[in-house]
This record gives sequence, C-alpha cells and structure tokens, in this order.
Amino acid sequence: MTRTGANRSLPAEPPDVASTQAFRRLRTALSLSSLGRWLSLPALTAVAGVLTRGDDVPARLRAAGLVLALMLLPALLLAPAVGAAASRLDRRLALAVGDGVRFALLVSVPLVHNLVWTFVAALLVACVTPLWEPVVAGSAEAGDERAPSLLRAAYGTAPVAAVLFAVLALIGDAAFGDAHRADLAAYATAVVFLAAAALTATLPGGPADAVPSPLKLLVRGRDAAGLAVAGAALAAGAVTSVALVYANELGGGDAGYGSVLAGLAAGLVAGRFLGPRILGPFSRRRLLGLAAIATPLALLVTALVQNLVVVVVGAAALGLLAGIAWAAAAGAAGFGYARAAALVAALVAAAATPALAGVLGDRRLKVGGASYDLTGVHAALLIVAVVALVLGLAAFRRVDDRRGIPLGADLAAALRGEVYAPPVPERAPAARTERGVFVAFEGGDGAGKTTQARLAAIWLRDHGYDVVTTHEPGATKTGMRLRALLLDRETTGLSSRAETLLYAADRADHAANVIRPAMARGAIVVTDRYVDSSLAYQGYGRGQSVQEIAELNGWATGGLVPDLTVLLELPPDVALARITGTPDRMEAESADFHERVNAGFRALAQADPDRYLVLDASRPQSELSRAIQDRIRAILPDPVPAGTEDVTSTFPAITDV
Ligand SMILES: Nc1ncnc2c1ncn2[C@@H]1O[C@H](COP(=O)(O)OP(=O)(O)OP(=O)(O)O)[C@@H](O)[C@H]1O
Ligand SMILES: Cc1cn([C@H]2C[C@H](O)[C@@H](COP(=O)(O)O)O2)c(=O)[nH]c1=O
Repeated sequence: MTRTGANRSLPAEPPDVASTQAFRRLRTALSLSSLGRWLSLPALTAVAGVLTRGDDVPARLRAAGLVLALMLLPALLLAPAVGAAASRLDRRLALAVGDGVRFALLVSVPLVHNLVWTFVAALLVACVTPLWEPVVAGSAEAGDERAPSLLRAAYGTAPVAAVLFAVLALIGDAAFGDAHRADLAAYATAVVFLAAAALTATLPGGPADAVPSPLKLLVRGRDAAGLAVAGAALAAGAVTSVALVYANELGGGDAGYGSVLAGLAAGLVAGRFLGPRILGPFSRRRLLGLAAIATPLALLVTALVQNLVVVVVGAAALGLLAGIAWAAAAGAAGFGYARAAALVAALVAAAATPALAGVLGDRRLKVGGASYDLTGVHAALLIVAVVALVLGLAAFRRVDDRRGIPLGADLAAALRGEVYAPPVPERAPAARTERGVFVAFEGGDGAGKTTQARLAAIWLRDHGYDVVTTHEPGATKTGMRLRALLLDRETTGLSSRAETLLYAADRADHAANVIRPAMARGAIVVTDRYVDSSLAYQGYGRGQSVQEIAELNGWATGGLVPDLTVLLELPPDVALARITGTPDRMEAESADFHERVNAGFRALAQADPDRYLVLDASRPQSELSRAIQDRIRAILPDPVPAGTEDVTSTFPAITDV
C-alpha cells in the first residue's frame, strides 16, 4: 500500500509537549476545514437549487447532481496533480492559502448569483480537499496511533455540517426570501473556511506531501472488498444526488434536504467508527459482504416510502450500513483503496441518478384498485438499488471468509462476544500397527510449540528414548518446497481449497516418510503441528468444511491420530508479538483470522478432552515443560511414577515389546 511522506513525517514526531500542542492545533484546523468542506456541499447545491427553481424537475436534478459530481471529481482525478503543485510550496502555506481561496469562493457565489459560476466554484472548492489528504489518509494507511483522532476530525464533522445547514436553511428561508434563501449557508461556510485558514497559518511549516492517485490505488489493490464498498457507496451517492429535489418534492424544503443529509452523515459516521465494534469478533469480511447487501435494501425503503420522516430514517440506516461497509473494507483492503472505490461509485451515482430520473420522468402506476405515484426520482433510486444489490450479492460471495458456517449461529456467537466454532466431526482413529508413541504440539503462531516440543524431546532423550522431532509443513524434501510455496507472501491468490490440499500433501509425505517409519521402530515422534492445524487454520480460520478437511487428512495420513496433542493457548496479539522478523503469509493474516483459528483449536480440544492437554501458554516455559512431562509420562508404554524419577533421577528407556 502506498504511503505518503506525510504518513511518516507527521505522526512520527516525538510525543513531547510542543508536538502534542502542534498536533491539537492541526486537528482543530482539520476539523474546521472539514466542517467547511461538508457544509459547502449542501450550501452550493442549495444555491444551484435556488438558481434553477423556475426550471423543470430534470433540470433541477441535473444541477444538484452536477454540484455533487464536481465536488467529488478532484479527489479522484486531480488529487496527484494538486499534491504535486503543492509540494513546491510550504505545507502550512498551501493549506492556509487553500482555505483562504475557499473563503473567497464561498463569498463570491451568492454575490455573483449565477449557475455556471456556482458549478465552477464547486469544482475549485473541491480542488483544495486533496491538500489535506496526506494528513488524514496518510495517517490511516500508516496505522498511526493518532489516525483515529484525525479521521474523526475529518469525517465526524459531516453530520454537524448537515445539521448546521438545516438550521441555516430554516433561518435563510425566513429572513431572506425565496431568491436568497441559500445565501446565509454560503456565507456561513465562508466564515468557517476563514477560521480554518487563520488557524492553519499558525501550524508548523514543512514540505507539502505527495498525494497518491486514488485510481492507481484502486487498480493496484484489486480486492472484492472494493466491489462491496462500491455497491454501498453507489446507494449513498444516489440518495445524496437527488436529496435536494426529493426533499423539496416531499415538502421539506432546504431544511428537509439538510435533515436527509444529517441522517445519512450521522449514520455513515456511526457505521464507520462504531459499526465493526458492535459485533466484536464477527468476521470483518463477512460483515462487509452483509453490509453491501443490506445498504441497497435500505435504499429500496427510502425510495418506496414517500414520507420525509421515513426518508430521513431510511437515509440514516443506509448511511450506517454504508459506514460499516467502508470501515470493514478499509480494514480488509486498506483505507486508500476503500476510499477510492467509494469515490468512484459515488461519482457514478452523482452523474447517473439525476440523469436517469430525468429520462424516466413521473408516472402513475395502477396496481389493482390502488394507484402509486412513481416519480422519476423514485424509479432512478429503485434502479440504483437493484444495481447496488447485484454488486453486493456478487461481493458477498467473494469476500465471505466463513463460507459453510451458518450465518445465524455466527451472528449469535458474535453478539455474545464469541467466535462461532462449528461442531467438531467424529474422527475414529484407524487401528495402529506401529509400536511407538506419537505426540503433537498445536496452537497459534508464536504460542511456543517449537520451544516446548524441543524441551520435551530433550527430556525424553535424556531418559534414553529414541525420539524423532519433526514439524509441519516442510519435514521432507518435497515438504520443504511445499512449505516455501505455502508461507511465501509472494504466493498471492491461492485458493483456500488449494491451500488445504497442499498442507494435506505435505502431511501425507510427512506421515509416510517420517512419522510412520519412526513409529514402526518404536520411537517417540514429537511433531510441531499436525492435522489439527489444518482443521483450525483452513477449517475454522478460512471457513472451509471441518468435516471435509478431517476426511481428506484421514485419507492422507491413513488415519494416523496422535496419542497426545498438547495445545498451547495464547491470545493472537500476544503470540504474534513474540515472533520477530517479517510475518509469513499465514502470520500476516488478519487478527480476526487468528482469533478464529484459536477458537477452532479450543473447539477441537473440547470435543476430544482425553487426547488433549490444554495449557495456558503465557505461563513460564519451565512450568509448561513440567506439565507436559507429567502428561507424556502417563502415555509411555512403560510408565513409572514421577516420584520414582525424583528419587532415582533416572527414567527407564522403552524396550522392544
Ligand atoms: N512460555 C513462554 N513465555 C514467553 N516467551 C516464550 C514462551 N515460549 C516461547 N517463547 C518465545 O516465543 C517465541 C516463539 O516461540 P516458538 O518459536 O516456540 O513458538 P511457535 O509456536 O513454534 O511459533 P511458530 O508457530 O511461529 O512456529 C520465541 O522467541 C520463544 O523464545
Ligand atoms: C500444518 C499447517 C500449518 N498451517 C500454518 C500455520 C502456520 O502459520 C504456518 C506454519 O508455520 P510454523 O512457523 O511452522 O508454525 O502454516 C496451516 O495453515 N495449516 C496446516 O495444516
């Protein structure tokens, strides 16, 4: 993922008092500038609405849609050019001048009172937005700890702006009459930009940063998460583009338009910042797919029920779901990528929905005895909802990483704060002909398996046993090649089924060439991972059928099941923090994935308690070794009581039986 210079420069400052104060000033300046940015959309749309108030509905729709499209366009197409031009300037100067120019533009719009100038001003106002991009998107991409605070400043102001606009529209209508009812909102927006410029001028200087091209991010990122967020953004963009005319048709006036935007923006912000937290451990990708399907359904309600209150509530629900989709997509595929996909879709919606509404026109439908007025706006929203629904359904199939796991049970478990683990299939071990003992160590990455497997082997060898230590994947020549393939991060796009088969192929080779021969001669085999890793990672983690993976591996190993499986349990964040070096392909999986893997191991252990020794892997290594030794001792063919060992300091070797 592209990281801009700002990602590194701004957040990396030491958290001393001076930089904390500078950061607060920057955040306040960003809040003001964002407030102006969000306020300028309804303000300029409302001016365009006033200037086209004598025209027919299609012309009014086109004007409102064009303002929205012009305000989205620069962020998508002109961002790198604006960034490059600004990089020759000082950052403080570029931002302060930018907001100063926006002040002048917003003052000029009511004074000039001309539709074409309103469009030009909308485009120029939006051209300044990319200057703030490295501060907001850059911090989010870099995972900077201050990013949530900056994101809240940038997007949390959207509902405030919409409510403020609704109030200004009410006052403007009462005080200035029909021809100038939108002027007050434009002047108020200008004042906000002036305040932002004044505050920005006090920020520390420094070189302005490059702005990554959203289109490049989109092409490079290519992930089904983009499709999901695009469907949701299409629905949100469609409502926004027709909201002014729609609210006026429903008798709400400009204040009604402000209320629809306030509902939408409040929902978006709530969904973006709170949504994923509500369902805690629920898979983010599954959540993304669900939100992508539910958002167009909210649009359907908004389009069908012709009542302003329902439209405001519908817009809020739509915003909430779209916000959840955005947050989940940003988590899955990166902030810049999700934002670029949303921008493209919103731009398409802004251009297409008003045009479609104009072409379709109003008609009266007769269903039985009842009649229903289907305006062009309703028909266009319905068509967009259907298109977005198709995108959502297609995206769900691709992003869902819990396929085969029932949705209801998965949701119910998430509401209880748990990860749903499907029931473990019965596995009857095949009759064994080998004489040795087979011990497996299992657990998440970094839990301490290798360490404990090694200590157990040393202890057993110290006592005279023939011990073979081994591991998966990669214990054989072929296995080493498979391991390289499986864990290399360059291995992209590997399907889950292929992954399962490759691990099973490694295991078949491992069982046939290492484990079984060693056991045939009576050795104790200690393996670092075995079948349960596939059940946990590919089954519970990837969401494939645990039953089918158990059957596949039963076939691959000839039904060879360990005599004892030691499960080392540790929360993934703690376990992964123990690992040094670059994470491999599996370690680099999401936190959700590792949570599901851990839940899977737990479910496997609960289903077969006699075979498992489950240990809290946060305990000291020596304590864990002792507990493991006690349990291994009990399954050795000729066990002796621990007390005997303590007295004699010796341990009998296994002899041929
Ligand atoms: N009980 C423990 N407490 C603290 N640190 C531990 C403990 N056991 C192992 N470690 C440390 O954690 C790191 C990971 O341990 P280890 O390699 O044994 O884990 P692992 O489960 O085999 O990891 P992987 O799945 O990546 O192979 C090592 O640096 C090790 O020294
Ligand atoms: C056997 C097996 C392993 N995995 C995963 C688990 C780990 O992330 C890696 C192996 O790395 P390690 O450092 O050797 O522990 O592969 C899996 O997904 N499925 C399996 O069957």
